[in-house]
This record gives sequence, structure tokens and C-alpha cells, in this order.
Amino acid sequence: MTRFEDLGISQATLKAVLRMGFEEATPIQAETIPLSLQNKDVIGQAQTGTGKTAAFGIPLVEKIDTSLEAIQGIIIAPTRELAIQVSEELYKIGAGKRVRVLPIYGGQDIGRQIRSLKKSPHIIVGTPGRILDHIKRRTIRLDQIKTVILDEADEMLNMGFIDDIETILAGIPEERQTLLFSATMPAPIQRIAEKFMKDPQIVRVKAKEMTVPSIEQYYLEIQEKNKFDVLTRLLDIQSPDLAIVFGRTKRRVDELSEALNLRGYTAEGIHGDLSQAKRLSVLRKFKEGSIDVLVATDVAARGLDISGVTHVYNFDIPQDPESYVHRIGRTGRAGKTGVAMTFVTPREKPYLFVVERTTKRKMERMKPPTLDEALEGQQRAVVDKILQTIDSNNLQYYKAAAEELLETNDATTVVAAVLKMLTKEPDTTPVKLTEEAPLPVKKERKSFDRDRRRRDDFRGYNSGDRRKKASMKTRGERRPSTKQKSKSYNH
Ligand SMILES: Nc1ncnc2c1ncn2[C@@H]1O[C@H](COP(=O)(O)OP(=O)(O)OP(=O)(O)O)[C@@H](O)[C@H]1O
Ligand SMILES: [Mg+2]
Repeated sequence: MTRFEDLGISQATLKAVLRMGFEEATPIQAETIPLSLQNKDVIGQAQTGTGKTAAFGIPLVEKIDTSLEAIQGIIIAPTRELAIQVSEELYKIGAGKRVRVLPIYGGQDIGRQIRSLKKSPHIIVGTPGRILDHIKRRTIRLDQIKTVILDEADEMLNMGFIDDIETILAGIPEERQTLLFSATMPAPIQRIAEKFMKDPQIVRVKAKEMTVPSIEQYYLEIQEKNKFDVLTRLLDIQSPDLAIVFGRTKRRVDELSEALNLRGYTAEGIHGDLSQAKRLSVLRKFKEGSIDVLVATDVAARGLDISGVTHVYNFDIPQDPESYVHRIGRTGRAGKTGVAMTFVTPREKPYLFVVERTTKRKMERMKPPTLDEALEGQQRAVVDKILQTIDSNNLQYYKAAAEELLETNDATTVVAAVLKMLTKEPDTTPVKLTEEAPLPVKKERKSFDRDRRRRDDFRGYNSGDRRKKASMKTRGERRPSTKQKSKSYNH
């Protein structure tokens, strides 16, 4: 355990960090902060939700000279939401020193941004495109920058920002420190590191698994057409505080959130096609708890830190293991527990195995719940609420009416009626969901299936179970569309 007191940071920053409720440094912080304070370049890799933001944020704030009216630190992040979130965290860390932090992202009025830039922020946090735009307009000056941080570098690569990043880095004085955070280190990122970093220290927080152990991971084998009913049953049974449902495409996200609303859940979707204002308002509502279910695509949710997300549902299995790790990493953050459920259609099962092999962690198989189980789950939730209400002991206004009811009815009947009224019975309102074509069948399919079967045997599934699975495979599965077929599966 490392205390922030022992990391050599100033009183002002220490106070700010403690005020944020951080008691001890996470491993990535314990390793990165001292290196960064010594001006070393650092490449950092650690699991989701383990505090990478503060790992670079604390030393960056420490190095800001607040008497100098110039941009001294720049953080580049893949999405607007992430830029805002990181700037908020940096603002809190820097509150003790009164460090000025400004988020800069596309979609926001450029005139307003230019006015904010005139108030000389010490740190800017932005998306590559907009930062470059300001550099070209000369509304951002790079000559006093001493620290550059690339957050989620691999995601920026996936989004096609690599050239923008190179251009930005090339314009920043060489006498600087560069920190790079990335979940993976594909070749183009390594090249960036070689070209733009000086003797980088690699901080890889060793973890047996890529996912944090505090997330319980399950998979459910379901046919495409049954996914939605199973999702709503799970929501009823598990009654998550806040849940994120991941869909593969934008259309999927729209349809899912609409369908969830039809069935009485408060859900909204986020994906790249929504306006900036809309995405932010959805996120705000989700954080405040005025919507319970956020439906998202991978990119929209990358790196987002929303406290209190208890459940993640992979309505569609992600195409690659990294997406899986990032998706489920929206729960179980900062040492909290979480539950992740992955739906897999029979023909997509090889993907499940690839995920498990990469994360070095097995998902536990869960049977799709039945309608009765869903009803039971709802009842249990109501009973819990009633017990809580009893505990709150604030019932004097209701007791007279209760006694009146009990004069003519027996207690069990009265309570049963109350339970029935309060229980949300499983809703089977028809909804419209376009079937998503399954991911392309993998070449190595045979061997994966064999491996999987061996593991299934090991878990002691009976052969009847397996026959059922086999028959599911032959019934009514659609062939992948040519578009999807052409996507390669490269892991
Ligand atoms: N030392 C700490 N003690 C307690 N909470 C912390 C600490 N450091 C960070 N946190 C909190 O943990 C949460 C996750 O942190 P952060 O978003 O930086 O994770 P991350 O490693 O960047 O995750 P991702 O890979 O998903 O981007 C945040 O709410 C943050 O405020
Ligand atoms: Mg992060």
C-alpha cells in the first residue's frame, strides 16, 4: 500500500486528492507518479478503472507553475466525453493550486473556445482534431508546453487520429516530457513512442488477468431472436442500480433504447451520430440516475468513468477481446464490484473463447432466466423495498388505514394484494429489433469448438444439454451479410 503522503507531492495537491476521497494510491499511481515527477517519459498500461487519470494528472498538476500565464500541459484524448471527464478530474486535482484546466473538443462553438483560451489555461485537454484546428489558427501556443499526455492511445489509433497526433507532437518543444497510456501497444503506437519519447519507462501493472477480479463475468448462450426478452428478464431479476447495455451498431443502440422504453425501462442511447449536446445530456441524466439503462456502442463508452454502474450487458458479443475488456470495465471501478453478462449466439461461440483466452479468465455459464424467474425477481425487489420502508419507520400516517383493511381481510391476502400492485409483471409488449447478422464465422472454428467442448465436458454439462445446443445451431441461423463477412477477425 502506498500513501499519497509518501509520493512527494505538495500539501496543496495532497489536500485536493484527499478531498476527492482517495485514501491510498493505486498501483499504477504509485509507480507512475514518482517517475513522472522526475521528468521521465512513461508508457503506462493498467486495467480499466484503476486510476490512470490521476496517475498522470497528479504529477502534471504538480509541475504547473501557476504564476506563468501559458499552456504548460496538454492531454490528448479520443472522444469529447473523455476530454470533459479528464478535465473535470484534473480540475479537482488542481483545485488546491488553482490550476486552470480547459477542455477543447469538436462540436463546441469555436469562438467560445477561443475566448476561453484567452483566459490562459495552464492545462488543456482535447481531442486531436480540435487541438490541431486551434494550433493552425494559432489560438493555442505550444512553446511553453512541458508535458504531453496521450490517453487511450490505441483508441485514438483505431479512430484514425494517428496523423493528427504526429502533427501535434511534432509542433511541441522537444524539451518536454511525454506520457502515453494505452491498453495495448500495436506497432503504430510503438512507432510513436520510439519517435517522440525519450527513453520511456514502461509501467505495466502486472495483473494475472486483463479484467479486474471484482467483476463477476457470465455468458448466456441465446439465439438472436430471444436476446431482448432475456435482457429484460435479467434487468427485472438483477435490478441493477445503473446498467450499460452494449450493442454492436448505432442502429442497434437506437432500436434497443426505444424497445427498452416501450417495456417500461428508462433507457437512452449514446453513439457517435448524436449531437454533442445530446450525448452530454444523456450522460448527465445517467450519472444523476434519472435514466437507469444506458445503451451504447463501444466507442461512445470508452474510458467513461460513471460511478455506480453495477451491471454491464453485452447484448452483442464484441468483435475483439479488447472491446470486451473496455466494455465490462465500465463497472467494478475503483475497487467496487460489478457484474458483466455477455450474450452469445450459438454460431458466435468461438468469439467467446477468444475473449476468454485473451483475458485469461473464464466466464461462468448462466442459463437464460424464465418468465417465472423474472416475476420472482420483481417480487423480491418489491419485498426488499417494503422491508426498507418498514426499517425507515415512518409509517404513522398509514397505520389507521392498514388496521381498517385488516378488519375485513386476513393479513396474507392484504400483503399479497400490495405485492401484486407493486410488482412490475414481466412485460411482453412486442418490440421491433432488426436482427443483427452474426459475426463472421472464424476459420479456426473447428479447433475452437473442440476446445470449448472439452471445457464444457470438464464443467460436467450432460450430453442432453449439448444435443440441445447442437440443434439450436442448425435451426434458423442467418448467414452473415457480405459486408460483415469481409471484416477480418484479427486476433
Ligand atoms: N487512489 C484512488 N483511490 C480511490 N479512487 C480512485 C483513486 N484513483 C482514482 N480513483 C477513482 O477511480 C475511478 C477510475 O479512475 P480512472 O477513470 O482514472 O480509471 P482508468 O484507469 O483511466 O480507467 P479506463 O481504463 O476505463 O480509462 C475514478 O472515479 C477515480 O476518481
Ligand atoms: Mg482512463
